[in-house]
Amino acid sequence: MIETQNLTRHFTVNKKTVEAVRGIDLRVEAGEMVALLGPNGAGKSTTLRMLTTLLPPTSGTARVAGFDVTTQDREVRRRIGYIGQGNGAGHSQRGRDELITQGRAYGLSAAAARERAGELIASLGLTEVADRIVSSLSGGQRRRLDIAMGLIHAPGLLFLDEPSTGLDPQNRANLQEHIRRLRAEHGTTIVLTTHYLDEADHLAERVVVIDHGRIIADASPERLRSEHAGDRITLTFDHAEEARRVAAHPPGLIEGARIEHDGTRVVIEATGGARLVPELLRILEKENSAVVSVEVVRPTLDDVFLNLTGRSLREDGADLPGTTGGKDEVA
Ligand SMILES: Nc1ncnc2c1ncn2[C@@H]1O[C@H](COP(=O)(O)OP(=O)(O)OP(=O)(O)O)[C@@H](O)[C@H]1O
Repeated sequence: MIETQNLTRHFTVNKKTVEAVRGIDLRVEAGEMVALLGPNGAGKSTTLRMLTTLLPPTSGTARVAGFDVTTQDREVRRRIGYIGQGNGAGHSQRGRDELITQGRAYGLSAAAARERAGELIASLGLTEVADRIVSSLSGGQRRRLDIAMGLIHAPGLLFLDEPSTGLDPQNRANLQEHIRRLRAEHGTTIVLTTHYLDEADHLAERVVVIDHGRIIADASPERLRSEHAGDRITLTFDHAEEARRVAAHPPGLIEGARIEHDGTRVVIEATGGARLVPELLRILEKENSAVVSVEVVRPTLDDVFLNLTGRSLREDGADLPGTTGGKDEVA
């Protein structure tokens, strides 16, 4: 569905070259749901804009839906949907009419366009405002209308640039549900950019981590976690002496793991560590080291990013799961 080779884009700003995208090789098969994850300025939007023909590459090639983005841009555009970061909807029409017009422009019958517009309005929480003039909508409402515009013709390949930014948690959940349904019902191939860790984790089956214009990892969230970050196992003992002994002479099973000891607790960080816990407890029991409690924390994609780059995605302004208040729409 998508195949890029050494895709590169430079910008010149004040006579200096900004290497926004530095040789991306990406292959996306039909039906995949892929998230491009990276901090602000990593090159995600620039990549998406090249794939959607909005920006010519400086060098390298990209084929999208079977056509070259540079020489066959019209063919590409006919086959894709794109929801960018800006507002696409016109301002002097009513939201519902905008949607219907857009649907008709993509070849839907009037009845089908009306029905589809109604469906999207309901599922994106726009029922109460759909018949108002677009310019009177709040930023978040307009964002949801933009998303509906991009979805109206149920394209086979859909690109979404930071789709959740500006949405409150409820509408973000609705949007994610909508994206999942599109995929389940129509087999839509979906490529989205995000800097929300939870979005990449819960929505995408494949996460392409981008940093400084390059792909630095590309796998399922589960595999990224197991390859690039360890599970954190905290064992609590009755006595500090036991914890010290276990930390000093850990069972062979956890050899190579990072082990720290603090009071009555031993913290072990090990790849695939959760699976070791039952055997670990059996060994410790045999050694008469009584474990009082066990806690296992799976790594997040932020831990993965941290291990890959030495930096946290959160430092770059990404939101923590559940702490999305800062960017949400104010009703
Ligand atoms: N039109 C442009 N002119 C000059 N520089 C640009 C332009 N567009 C992007 N850049 C620069 O290219 C780099 C990559 O930007 P891009 O928008 O692709 O990042 P991003 O990963 O999408 O970030 P964000 O999450 O903030 O949208 C940044 O340094 C940005 O400042």
